[in-house]
Amino acid sequence: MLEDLHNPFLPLDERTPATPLWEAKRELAQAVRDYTEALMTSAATPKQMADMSQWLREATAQLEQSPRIYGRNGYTEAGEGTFGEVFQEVGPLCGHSNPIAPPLEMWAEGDTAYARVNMGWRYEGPPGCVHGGFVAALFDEFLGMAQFMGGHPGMTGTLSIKYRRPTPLNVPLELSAWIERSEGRKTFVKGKLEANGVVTAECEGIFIRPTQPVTELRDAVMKEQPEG
Ligand SMILES: CCCCCCCCCCCC(=O)SCCNC(=O)CCNC(=O)[C@H](O)C(C)(C)COP(=O)(O)OP(=O)(O)OC[C@H]1O[C@@H](n2cnc3c(N)ncnc32)[C@H](O)[C@@H]1OP(=O)(O)O
Repeated sequence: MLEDLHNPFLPLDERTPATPLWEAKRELAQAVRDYTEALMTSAATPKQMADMSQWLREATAQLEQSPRIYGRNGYTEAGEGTFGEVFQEVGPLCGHSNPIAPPLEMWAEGDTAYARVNMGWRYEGPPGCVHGGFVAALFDEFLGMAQFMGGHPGMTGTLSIKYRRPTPLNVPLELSAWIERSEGRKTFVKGKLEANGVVTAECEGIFIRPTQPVTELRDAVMKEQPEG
């Protein structure tokens, strides 16, 4: 089952890009991350900002004129990797090639999954601290991976978070998670988030294995939408 997801718990130095497209995109995504982080703290003059906006719009126009591929299924159909290989690139929290991903790095030792991440200024909620919604998002992605160790992965059904302490920005954050139990199509996972050795949040997740293949989820969802 982990193989289906290109094993998100491979040692970090073995998670190489599946194709040259991802190798290049990782580089570009990191440049965009660095750019947005610099933007959050920049006090450049209005003229400098206006010039950069113009330059950025031109760069965007270049990308928009390139051949396009949409969504996870689109990338696999275009031969840019398996479902799992694509996931490790586009995931909104762990995707190396997705600039909105911090990114979250995950691995496993024995029955426990681990992750580390550093959340910069663009994730600020309370002053100097990580926005609670992003704490929840980290747990969703990470517990969503940890459940794969149980062999019956599914969609997030319920995610319950206890925010125990504010989670600081710009420090290494450490996450761990383990499977509590499985019942039928449900996998119960628990996890915690620590900063400087202090638990700042705990999470319990219930993941439910859907009855249809995950690659067909989009079609199934679109059929459920009202027309118009
Ligand atoms: C391979 C995938 C890889 C997935 C790829 C991995 C990536 C994961 C990382 C990101 C995770 C996400 O963001 S996932 C995105 C956020 N989540 C979603 O969009 C899910 C939206 N919800 C759904 O699609 C659906 O409600 C499901 C699939 C969760 C459940 O629907 P269902 O399959 O029809 O469920 P149903 O037959 O009614 O119930 C089955 C059993 O689960 C229980 N149950 C039902 N809903 C819930 C619930 N929300 N919370 C708790 N328990 C629930 C029922 O009581 C029942 O227990 P019993 O009577 O049997 O005891």
